[in-house]
Amino acid sequence: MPPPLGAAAPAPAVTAPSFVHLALSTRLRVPAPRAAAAASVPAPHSSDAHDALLLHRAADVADRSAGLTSPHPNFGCVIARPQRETDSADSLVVGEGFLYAQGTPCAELLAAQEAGEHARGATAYLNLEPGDCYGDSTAVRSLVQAGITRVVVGLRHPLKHLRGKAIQALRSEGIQVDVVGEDLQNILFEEALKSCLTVNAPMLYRAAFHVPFSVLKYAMTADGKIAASSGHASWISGKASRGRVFELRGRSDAVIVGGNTVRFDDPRLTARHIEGHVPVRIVMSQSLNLPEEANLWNVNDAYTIVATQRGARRDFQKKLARKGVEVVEFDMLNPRDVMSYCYDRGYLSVLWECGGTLAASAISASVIHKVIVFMAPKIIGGLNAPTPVGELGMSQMTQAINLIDHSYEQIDRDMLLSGYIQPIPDLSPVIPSMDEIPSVDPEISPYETNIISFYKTWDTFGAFSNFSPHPIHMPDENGDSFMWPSVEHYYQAHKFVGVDNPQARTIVQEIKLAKSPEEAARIGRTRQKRFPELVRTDWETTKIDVMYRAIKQKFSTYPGLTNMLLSTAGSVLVEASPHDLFWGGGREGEGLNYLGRLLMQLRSEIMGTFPASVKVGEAA
Ligand SMILES: Nc1c(N[C@@H]2O[C@H](COP(=O)(O)O)[C@@H](O)[C@H]2O)[nH]c(=O)[nH]c1=O
Repeated sequence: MPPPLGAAAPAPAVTAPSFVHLALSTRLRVPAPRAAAAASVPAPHSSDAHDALLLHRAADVADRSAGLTSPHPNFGCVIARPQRETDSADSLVVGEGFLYAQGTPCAELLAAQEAGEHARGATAYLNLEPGDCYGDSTAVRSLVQAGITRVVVGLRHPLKHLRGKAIQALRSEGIQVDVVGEDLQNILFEEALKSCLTVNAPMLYRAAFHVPFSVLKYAMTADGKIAASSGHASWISGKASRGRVFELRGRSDAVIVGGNTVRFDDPRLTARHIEGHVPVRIVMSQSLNLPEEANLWNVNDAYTIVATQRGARRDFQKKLARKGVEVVEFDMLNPRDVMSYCYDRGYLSVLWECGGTLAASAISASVIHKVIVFMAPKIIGGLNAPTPVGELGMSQMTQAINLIDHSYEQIDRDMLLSGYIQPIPDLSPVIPSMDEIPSVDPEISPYETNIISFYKTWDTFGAFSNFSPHPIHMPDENGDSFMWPSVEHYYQAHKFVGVDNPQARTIVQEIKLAKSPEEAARIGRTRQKRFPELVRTDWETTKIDVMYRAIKQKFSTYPGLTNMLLSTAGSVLVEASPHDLFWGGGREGEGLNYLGRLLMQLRSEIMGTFPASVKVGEAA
């Protein structure tokens, strides 16, 4: 159960960056605006009950995209007619929608389209404040044009640069906006609020603690073992439980295991579903004492990263790199630094499927937020059989970590226990922005930087990402034109455009129809890997021009983006791309950052300070 409305979440054990502590300490000082004493809370009345039920439904609708595409803020919108006393809330729903993925139509637009004329005078229920940004306002505009007269919002947007903007825009259009905990305060909304928090827990944790939302998952026998003493472990949990694990992986940006798991299980760690999001697989191994051959080294299944100690087995590192495995060295390999690295790469949620030693280390480093246990009705025994969590240094049972908001669910013969080690941070009170901090705590001086890095499309400058939802109208090779859903669609397809081969043309069509930039990227990358002969022979020399053509069209189509680009004048733009160091800058700056360069060239051209003729790279 998240902390009671308005109460400050207990200061997280995680050593979050100071300004987050500040936020929490600020919250501790600020009288809890929402923890109104029960006595003064108005008695619930039927419309509250309807509102709460429909808001809960919006959170459920938001969850429908999970696993289909890369984890992103989950938005759900339910439009319902004002109910009469007699009607049931559900019977009045006239439209629903959820955000499938970054770069696809927003939930509010989809719900308004489904509701049509019935939306006039109706109420829209949103689990999360609309995420309109980069200068366009599709979500707000859709609700206004549909004739919505009231909006109920579960959570204000947790990201500082978005919080409150859409609510203000709706209210300025004369729409009544009721926010849970502010305008709607009664016990009925507690459950609905919890579902709004849960469906976006990853983003809330990431925004609050600057590490991805981490879930520790393990399967154990009734006598608490995760394998026989021989290390043999398949299978402890049943087929249905393992199906839930594949779903969990589909919701995660990355799955992490330790060296032991690789040596003993040789896992694949894939989500096993045909469509949908494929998480990156991360192996943490100090010694790099890993097998030459392993399922994880087959990067056609999924991307693999090996995190190791600086200098470990350099010859083996090279062998892995030749297989396409990315090796990242850390000065001191530990869960917190690896999570901070994953944060920098834009990861929202991470699933730890590691053994007991690494699990204990991650819990001690306070990077685990939630625990999911599959317990099977089996006894395996074994004095040395491995257990789920190694040494935590606790000698008294009273020191045990009590899971918060724990729940049980039976899955065939197994029992699923899940619970939080740290409550979901309810970020409604404002996290001080960088410019507010000095007035709140003069000790903290916002870092001076002129590097603007971007990765996920909902970050402040996320609109610079090729995944941002900005369709571009481009002429194609035979003079016709086509509306590409995103720059990424256009770029990936052009690996195969112009190749005189029916299979290449099919791939171009597949990418044109991909439902999200992430899917377009996955199709483009996997086809390029599997059928290199279908890629145009001059791709390596023309890809920069292809990209430049696309981003020029994008920025000239959307003036809000050009203004945003010009606002960065003087700053270096870096794309913190996790997958390739050609377009991205990489964590240590080892990447070529061509996307950042092209954006800076475009900015200069627009500002008239850069002759359009000079090619990227020559001027650098
Ligand atoms: N044995 C066991 C689990 N083992 C975990 O799953 C990994 C194997 O993943 P994959 O190769 O993709 O099937 C293995 O390395 C370990 O992390 N998980 C479970 O849910 N239930 C089980 O009974």
